[in-house]
Amino acid sequence: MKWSELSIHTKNEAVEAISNILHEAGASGVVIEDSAEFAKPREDQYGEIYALNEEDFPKDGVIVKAYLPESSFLNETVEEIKAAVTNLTNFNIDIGENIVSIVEVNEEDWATAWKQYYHPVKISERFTIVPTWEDYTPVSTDELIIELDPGMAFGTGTHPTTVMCLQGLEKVIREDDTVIDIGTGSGVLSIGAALLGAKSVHALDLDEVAVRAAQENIALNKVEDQVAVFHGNLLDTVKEPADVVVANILAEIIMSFTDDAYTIVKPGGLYVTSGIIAAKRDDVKAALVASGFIIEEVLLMEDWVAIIARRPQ
Ligand SMILES: C[S@@+](CC[C@H](N)C(=O)[O-])C[C@H]1O[C@@H](n2cnc3c(N)ncnc32)[C@H](O)[C@@H]1O
Repeated sequence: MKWSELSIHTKNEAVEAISNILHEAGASGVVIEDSAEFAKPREDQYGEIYALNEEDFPKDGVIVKAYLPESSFLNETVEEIKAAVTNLTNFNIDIGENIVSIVEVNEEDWATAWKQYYHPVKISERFTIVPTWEDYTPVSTDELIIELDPGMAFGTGTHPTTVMCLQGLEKVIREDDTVIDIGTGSGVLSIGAALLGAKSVHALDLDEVAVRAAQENIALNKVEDQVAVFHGNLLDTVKEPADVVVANILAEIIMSFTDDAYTIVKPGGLYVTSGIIAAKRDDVKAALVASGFIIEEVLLMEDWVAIIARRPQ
């Protein structure tokens, strides 16, 4: 199927109103490319982290893109959209120069083009992350495969903090351990823990979309007998302490609940934590120690840190 990509170069103030106009005109998806996004410092942002390409962003203002199927009355629809956008000035919305352009794109090009960048990637001694659409044959019998659909939530599982948590789990999990995964996202760490032999994993996330994505990925990896996913804030859904607790969230969040984290790690058990920007390493270490943990190991990858801490017996 052919689609038309309609781009409107405008001002920030007009983005919401223009997006509404495009949705009402039948657009299937709206993409916002904001010049401010490229200029923004990214070191403290966490969640989905990826390289940005300068060419994808306007030098100034915002480009709002919409996709319209070729079968629609394209010319009429575009004229209606232009009129509605111009009309926004009557509501004192600054639409800037309001340049509109249209190009034809193949569905394949915009719906799946990103998939070409994701391939199986070996991220630790034993783990390989494999996108669901790729065929992959394990190289050794020891290799553990995590199948993920990066389209569903939180990227490819290859962010440095995720990689370090998986490496940490690989070091600390023993057969039949119980595990808690705080901020499970796509479920990648819970799947990893289950593949390493954990008896049961309590995965949780504040975000309902993440909970659904984690459930889908957990089923895809056939570990639903070991992993249960809960919707909740930090430890609200946790009733029992575990042998291993993993939390890949921001440093500030980790520091906000080190006392509670201590209570849900069994004596002698381990806390693997990341999402910590290198500059905050000492603050997080100090907070963990103040709550009673002993720091066993600090891992560093790019600008990120993971800490493995033990609750004494
Ligand atoms: C960046 S992701 C990490 C995902 C995955 N564990 C990984 O290692 O790739 C952090 C996750 O923590 C979740 N999160 C943030 N604050 C939370 C909170 N207060 N309680 C539970 N989950 C939270 C976010 O929704 C997000 O899914």
